Amino acid sequence: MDSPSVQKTPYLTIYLLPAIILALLAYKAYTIATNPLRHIPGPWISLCTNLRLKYAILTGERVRYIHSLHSRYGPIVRISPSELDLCDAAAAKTVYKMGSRFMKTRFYSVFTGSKVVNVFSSQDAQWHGQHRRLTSANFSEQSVKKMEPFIAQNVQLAVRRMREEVQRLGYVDVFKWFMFMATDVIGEASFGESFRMLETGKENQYISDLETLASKGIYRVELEGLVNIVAKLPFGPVKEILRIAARMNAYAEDSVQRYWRLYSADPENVKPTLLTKEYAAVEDGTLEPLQLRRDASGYIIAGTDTTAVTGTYAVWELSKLPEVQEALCREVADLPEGFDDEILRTLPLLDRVLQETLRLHPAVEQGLPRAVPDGGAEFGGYHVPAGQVVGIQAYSMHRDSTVWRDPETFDPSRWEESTKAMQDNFYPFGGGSRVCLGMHFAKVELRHALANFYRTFDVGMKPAFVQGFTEKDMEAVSYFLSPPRGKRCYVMPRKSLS
Ligand code: HEM
Repeated sequence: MDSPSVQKTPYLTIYLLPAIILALLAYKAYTIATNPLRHIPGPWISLCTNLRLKYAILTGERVRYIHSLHSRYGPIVRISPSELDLCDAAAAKTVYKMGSRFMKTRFYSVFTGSKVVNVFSSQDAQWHGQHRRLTSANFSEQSVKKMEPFIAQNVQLAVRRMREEVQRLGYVDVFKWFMFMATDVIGEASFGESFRMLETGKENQYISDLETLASKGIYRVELEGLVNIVAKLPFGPVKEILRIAARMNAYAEDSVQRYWRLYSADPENVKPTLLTKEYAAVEDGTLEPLQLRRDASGYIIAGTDTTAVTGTYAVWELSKLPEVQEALCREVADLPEGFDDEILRTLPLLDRVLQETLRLHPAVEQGLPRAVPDGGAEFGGYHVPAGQVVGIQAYSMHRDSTVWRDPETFDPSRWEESTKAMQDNFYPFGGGSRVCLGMHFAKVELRHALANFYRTFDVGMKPAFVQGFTEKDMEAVSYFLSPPRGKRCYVMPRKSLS
């Protein structure tokens, strides 16, 4: 005769397990049938699960996947059971306008991986408003003007190093040198001292640590549960990340202390930085020193790859358009010695090249996620309840063929007549109260970079398909930021240099 415990197992497998599975299926069917986004166009899978979207995100294909959904379903598309992507100027205005009630989501704090919020990650409108007032004074045109001399010096050093590389190898990796340039500039602008990567030609420990941390951001967001479990283990990758974070804090602390001594000794004549006003706020006790360090690290993350990626794609696109490149070389050749940004910003072709690069290759291609506020919102006749997430990806807005003729073509001449529709569909720097703080700073740096580059390489550049480098290396991958897949960009002079 069977013992009672032996009888229990078939009972479990025959009745209980199927009952649990049925209950789970019924619950899933119920959530699908009552999902408030069920009437919105989108693939059926996006109603059942976010796994398809997650897969696209983890493989760097998020923006291209969503763009394909827009082509199929139209401007308003459901991308997961609780998230929409919108490709529509009116919707973009509603979400990203000044005073918008659509707040940043938890994505930002998980992505940055710190419990201490900064101006980029804050989800609290009041805190953000106050802190942004303090920080934005450092980014005004007047403040950036004071930093222009060291921006120009770093740019000139970068271009000299590129010329040396061309003389040595016959080609140059512009992505590498623009990365070093942007990092040195932002180091000096944040800590009062360059990271000296242009001088040494190598990444320093702080930057390689920062890149390791930043590259994990999207995994923290998409695999949060798993990451939290692994973090509890006494060994493994998360422990290494904690060691990196401790090393970076110590570095930031040293750099801040160094600047502090100079600031305290002579506050009126100390070198201006993007944090000068914050040092004053720490001095008078209205800001925690930790907050200042977090902002400094935030600027380095926000201001390095973004600027380098934009400069790289400008050179890459021009390397395939000899006539436009020649015209730009002529435009910058006539600049007076010691030119500054006041002159650079009057150069029409330089401006159009920059605009067109920001259109076709925005450094942040993906949607900037925001939570729908209390009371919900209407988009294209659909009601979207509070708490759902919406985003508008620059990649798709910048390729809308009803606004941009021949949108996949790099064509600076389209900016000769900039229409209202073009302005309304242009979001390379986000918008409203969360618009990029460093927009003006980045443009000054990029104008100097391109002017110096084409004054030095005045014979023009062409792609250099060497060392296995191909067009594929230049396809963007999107992990919030969108650098070229190969993390390299080789170009070479069209003729020998004079
Ligand atoms: C071409 C270069 C750049 C591009 C394309 C770019 C793009 C962006 C975008 C799209 C956002 C909005 C993010 C969001 O709403 O989720 C943003 C925000 C921000 N950017 Fe930039 N950025 C660039 C350069 C810089 C530089 C050089 C700095 C600092 C020196 C900087 C600092 C910031 C900060 C602090 C924010 C957060 C602002 C806030 O939430 O109030 N950026 N940037």
